[in-house]
Amino acid sequence: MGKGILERLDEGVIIGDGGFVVALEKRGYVQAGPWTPEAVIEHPEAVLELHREFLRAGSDVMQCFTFYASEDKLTVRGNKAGRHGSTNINEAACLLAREVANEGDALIAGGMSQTPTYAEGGSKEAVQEHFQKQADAFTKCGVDFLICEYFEHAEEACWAVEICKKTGLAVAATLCINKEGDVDGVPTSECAVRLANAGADIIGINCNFDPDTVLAGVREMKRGLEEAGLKRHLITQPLGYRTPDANKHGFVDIPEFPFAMEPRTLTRWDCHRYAREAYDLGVRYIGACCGFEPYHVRAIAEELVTERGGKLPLASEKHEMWGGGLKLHTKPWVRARASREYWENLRPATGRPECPAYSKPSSHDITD
Ligand SMILES: N[C@@H](CCSCCCCC(=O)O)C(=O)O
Ligand SMILES: [Zn+2]
Repeated sequence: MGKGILERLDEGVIIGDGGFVVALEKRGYVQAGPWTPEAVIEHPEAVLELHREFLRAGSDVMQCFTFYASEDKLTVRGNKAGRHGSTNINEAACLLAREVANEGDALIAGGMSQTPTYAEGGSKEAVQEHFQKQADAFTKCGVDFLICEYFEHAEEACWAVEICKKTGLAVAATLCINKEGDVDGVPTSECAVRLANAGADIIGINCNFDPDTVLAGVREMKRGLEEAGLKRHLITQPLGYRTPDANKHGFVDIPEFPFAMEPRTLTRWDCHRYAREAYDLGVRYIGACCGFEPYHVRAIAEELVTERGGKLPLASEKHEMWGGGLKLHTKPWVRARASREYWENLRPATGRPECPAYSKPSSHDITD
């Protein structure tokens, strides 16, 4: 039996994988809007390929593609994904993740997220019934640990953590909030304490915000945990887009979401900085979410190569550190760019002189 997630985190740094729904939507296997993971049944080869690309890029965890795979989410507003059944989707996702994890030394995590039942004011019992159904599938499939991710209400996340804790597996919990707090006004530092008290072993933030914003939020979580005398591992899985203009709902409120986010895409060099700042903050589960592609995750692995025992990921075979491969280019001025100094200090233009640097995010309050 290999080392579990908590043992690996005690010993060093874990690199997460990236955002599946956005990456597979771009490839034509996920519908933007519902963002449900029926591709695990309808296009398993596409899911396997993306898992493989993240494994090659250095991911130590294959998140089972079970995001938004609660029965209510799969059927809400006439979503046809429900015809496959929540259990079938969750179990199929676990098998695909395990197949690829076994091609390396990766762990697999069963994931669950916020539900329409909670958004519509459902009872704790009704909401936890959905979480239980997913947890049962993960237990049956023998996942290595569980991730409760993308919650904007700390209360619902705690309900998910409570269900997951009963499996006996390690539980990670990430809210999609910034340093201001959750959507009910619970301070971010307090959210972390509540998640810890609900049983979460690994606590942090995923999605909705860029690395700088996520790190500022996790800094608040770290402060809250320390003041409460609670020792927990920290996790960050930010967006692969820059969102300094986002307000409390993050990229969902930005007018460019979801089909014109490209100008905000992080460079691989932004990811070097993110990885280093996360590591220096004490984060040991350094992952990624929507907008992160495998080459971004490779940059995290390359930045932390020393901390990870000097081993580069397979995908670095064709990518010398800091663009060293450009030394083979035909043009001398391109060869001159084969350096850390050049890429670390470049301020890339967007090529869109008519476009603003910031948008005017909408500010709604309800999710239904
Ligand atoms: N682990 C998941 C995280 C997805 S976060 C998705 C945000 C969707 C926002 C929305 O509902 O519009 C993944 O890899 O896709
Ligand atoms: Zn995301």
